[in-house]
Amino acid sequence: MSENFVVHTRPPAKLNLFLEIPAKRDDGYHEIDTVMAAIDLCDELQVQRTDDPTVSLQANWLPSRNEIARELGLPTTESPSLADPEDALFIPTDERNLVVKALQAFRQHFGIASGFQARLGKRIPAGAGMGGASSDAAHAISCAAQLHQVTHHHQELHQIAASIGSDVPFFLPMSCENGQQACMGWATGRGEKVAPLAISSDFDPSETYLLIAYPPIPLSTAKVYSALRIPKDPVSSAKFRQALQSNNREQWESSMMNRLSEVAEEITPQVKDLLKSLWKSGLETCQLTGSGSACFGVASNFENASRILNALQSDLTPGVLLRLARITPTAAPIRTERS
Ligand SMILES: C[C@@](CO)(OP(=O)(O)O)[C@H](O)COP(=O)(O)OP(=O)(O)OC[C@H]1O[C@@H](n2ccc(N)nc2=O)[C@H](O)[C@@H]1O
Ligand SMILES: Nc1ncnc2c1ncn2[C@@H]1O[C@H](COP(=O)(O)OP(=O)(O)O)[C@@H](O)[C@H]1O
Repeated sequence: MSENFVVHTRPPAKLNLFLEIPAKRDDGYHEIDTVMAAIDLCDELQVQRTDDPTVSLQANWLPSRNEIARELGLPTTESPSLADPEDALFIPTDERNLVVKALQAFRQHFGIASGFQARLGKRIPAGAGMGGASSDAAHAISCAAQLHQVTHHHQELHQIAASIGSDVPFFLPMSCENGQQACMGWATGRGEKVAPLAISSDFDPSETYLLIAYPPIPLSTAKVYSALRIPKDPVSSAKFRQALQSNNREQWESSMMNRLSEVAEEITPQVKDLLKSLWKSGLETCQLTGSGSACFGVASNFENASRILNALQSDLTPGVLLRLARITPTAAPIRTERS
């Protein structure tokens, strides 16, 4: 595809509905057993080819940095610069950004001389355990594959994704047996071995409402893992997956867990307080996602979810970002336009 095309996509966030850490590996990573669901809280990503053999990125918060800062109770600024590491809403635009890393890895892998120009609109909080950077990276790889017509090189694209981060492959396209795009995946290994989760045909993922709460305390994944004590008797995700597959809502909700929660709550007591507020609000099941600091709860239906959202908004905002979300496919469609 020529330089005249620009591709657009909307990388979704993820929530870990189940997360167990059965072992620490010799390479410094941990073996994980997790079920993740993609949700319709999405970033916006645009990628195009350039003759200039470099990768450049522009990034901003949506609807704006100051609007997010106001919700989070952070100072607003007259001339926001997201490239300032001192800014609480800092987004790197150099090779620390996984979009840049992924596009560079793609060029290197396929021996491509031309470059890429990318624009990123962020809605997914960073350092939240919601996989925003990983999803952006996976979608950047899919956009590059579309522009260079190598979307059928599944294994190679997976390999590039896994080299960027353990959570990245989850956000590449993956089909269930019925041919539909998967919304949930079972990830093992260090997280890079992903299988689409076949769920009961009675289970309508879009009817599950999830309320997300993010306190502005980014938590480092490495720091949380390093403070973890490996459980003596790890819990398998089998019962949880089985409950999803048979659409036994009571059972899957009661089998949800996150092994990293205790450590994250020790590192940041605000997470513990936030989880208490979520449980008190009437949500059915509440827990941390990934290594935090975002937490979420499951609501029984849209009316309950909206009522609880309103009540939490008046109790916790400003100070906590609250969003209502539904489950969506792990890989967003890619739209191509002439530039
Ligand atoms: C905890 C989880 C759960 O989904 O999500 P997040 O909280 O990051 O969203 C993941 O395991 C995070 O995956 P990801 O964020 O891609 O981590 P990576 O970049 O691969 O690794 C960052 C660091 O985390 C630690 N790490 C990561 C994955 C893993 N299975 N074991 C680890 O010990 C390592 O110290 C590693 O250097
Ligand atoms: N595309 C990106 N969007 C946001 N943050 C990014 C991105 N690429 C790299 N980062 C950096 O990675 C850190 C973790 O981001 P993220 O993946 O969103 O969190 P988590 O691993 O908790 O899900 C951020 O604090 C930020 O400095």
